[in-house]
Amino acid sequence: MPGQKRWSVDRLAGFLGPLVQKGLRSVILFGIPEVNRSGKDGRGSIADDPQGPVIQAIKLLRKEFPTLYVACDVCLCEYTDHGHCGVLHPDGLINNEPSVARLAEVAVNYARAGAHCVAPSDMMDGRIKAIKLGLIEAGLAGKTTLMSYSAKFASALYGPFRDAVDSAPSFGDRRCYQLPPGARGLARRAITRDLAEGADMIMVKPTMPYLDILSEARDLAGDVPLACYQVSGEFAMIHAGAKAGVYELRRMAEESCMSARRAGATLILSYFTPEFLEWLPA
Ligand SMILES: NCc1[nH]cc(CCC(=O)O)c1CC(=O)O
Ligand SMILES: [Zn+2]
Ligand SMILES: [Zn+2]
Repeated sequence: MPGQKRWSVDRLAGFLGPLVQKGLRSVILFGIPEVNRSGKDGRGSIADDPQGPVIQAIKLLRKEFPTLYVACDVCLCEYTDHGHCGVLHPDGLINNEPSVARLAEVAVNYARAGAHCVAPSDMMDGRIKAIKLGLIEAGLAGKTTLMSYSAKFASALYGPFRDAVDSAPSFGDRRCYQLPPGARGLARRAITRDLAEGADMIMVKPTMPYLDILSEARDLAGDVPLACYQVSGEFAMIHAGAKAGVYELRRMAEESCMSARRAGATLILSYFTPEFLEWLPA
């Protein structure tokens, strides 16, 4: 991940300050707990630790940068000892009910700490409804955006991210809960379901190999904003191609994001954001 770093909470403002000066308006947080696997457990208890990196970072950013929109990825895989995105049955299969309950708890705690947006990336069935109800009960549904990673595919392109956050599953893989790359119908159903469950924004992930899905999502979503995530492997690939002399980095980065806009994305999550703040006229 060329140029990418993990930031501790005490250095976050120093990193983001210059970017906010250049026009950065929103961020999404991913937590990496400061413990080895022994601090992790079966239900990801440390995901919403009040002293943990996510809750601490939300509070700091809200205070330091009053105009910055703060979104949080919501998942358990960075915090569970088994590295899966939900709570498991003894035989290793996902146990949906406690998974969804736990994810909702985490999302509500991020919202309570001040997150403007909570974005579940786990892909458990029914979590959008559970989070929405949790936000309503906490009196936060009116001020917290619920952005669903709706069409998230079991892609080969997440490798650099999993290395960076140490969240690779200790056994098995994520194909039981992420969508098979060929599953157009399942993607449509997941998007329709998440909209019905109360998603305020939906997402397609990864981006470049899934522009057809993005375009279909545009139609399914109607007036709901549509995000896409240019993931770690896409970023690494674009950099590798530039390094190999295939194209100029800036042109390819711009072309990749332009194509996502053309396909219908309202919003793009990209590791190129600091570069774009340099490249694009204010
Ligand atoms: N559920 C965790 C999560 N949230 C975002 C990414 C991928 C991000 C990237 O590759 O940039 C992943 C990894 C995964 O599903 O294995
Ligand atoms: Zn996960
Ligand atoms: Zn399964």
